Amino acid sequence: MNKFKIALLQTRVYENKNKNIENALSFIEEVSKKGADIVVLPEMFCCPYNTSYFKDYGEEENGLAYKALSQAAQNNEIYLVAGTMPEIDGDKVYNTSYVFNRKGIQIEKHRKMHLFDIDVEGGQSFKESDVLSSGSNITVFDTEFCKIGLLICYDIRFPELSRILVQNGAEVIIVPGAFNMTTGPAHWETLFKCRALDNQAYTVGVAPARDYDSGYTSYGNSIIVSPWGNITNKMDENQGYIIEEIDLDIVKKVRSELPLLKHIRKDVYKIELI
Ligand SMILES: O=C(O)CCC(=O)C(=O)O
Repeated sequence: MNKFKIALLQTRVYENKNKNIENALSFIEEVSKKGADIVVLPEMFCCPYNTSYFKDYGEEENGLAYKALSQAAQNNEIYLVAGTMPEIDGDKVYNTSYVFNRKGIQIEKHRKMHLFDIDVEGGQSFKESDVLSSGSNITVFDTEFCKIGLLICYDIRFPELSRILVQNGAEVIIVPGAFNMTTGPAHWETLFKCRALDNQAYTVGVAPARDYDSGYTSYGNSIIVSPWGNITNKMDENQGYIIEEIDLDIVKKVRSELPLLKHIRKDVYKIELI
């Protein structure tokens, strides 16, 4: 199967965790009825993006949100990249994305590797490391269509990581993210285009809807970029979804016509895992 449908759910984040879960479940049902094979939620879709909330909204693996999402994947027979949520593990909190298969079984989990500690003069400041710990696993999962790499938001800024995903077979890179009103307009689209072009892979970014009343305003603009670097679809700032076809023949065509992955001078340089 060379084609499949991916749904990007740009959900609004409310203060109420259960309301966020219910909202996600109803969108999942709707896009599944429309034929989506893989459904993606945004970063921190069930928790306001604020370090002071992460512990309270967090849960251990197999908690309340986890179970509801696993059940939704099973009921709707879809793959679910369950956005991210704060994961409690002992005294640590991670920003974690779970992946469920069509039977609702967890097939992967990615803990955000690069923590978003920034301070832009006159713009956005944030310090995830005040509360979060960073993950250390590089995440590629298998589907009946292709291998898919998984990053979380700030992870996309580190080109070596995307390249490793592709070296491990990924043809699509999925990124639940929540850029803000400083870095979103400046870098969001360009980063998804860059990583798509660098790696001749589809890149898919899924963000929460914009909410000016929240402490951290998400840029929205969920996006899909083809391996040729075209934006194949993009949202505005509002809550909603798009369903887009991913055509793996395009990955093969671009990689064969412009074979840059083959042209890497492995005899001169390489990316090494520590
Ligand atoms: O890289 C950026 O500009 C935004 C990153 C971010 O918001 C995050 O990692 O949560």
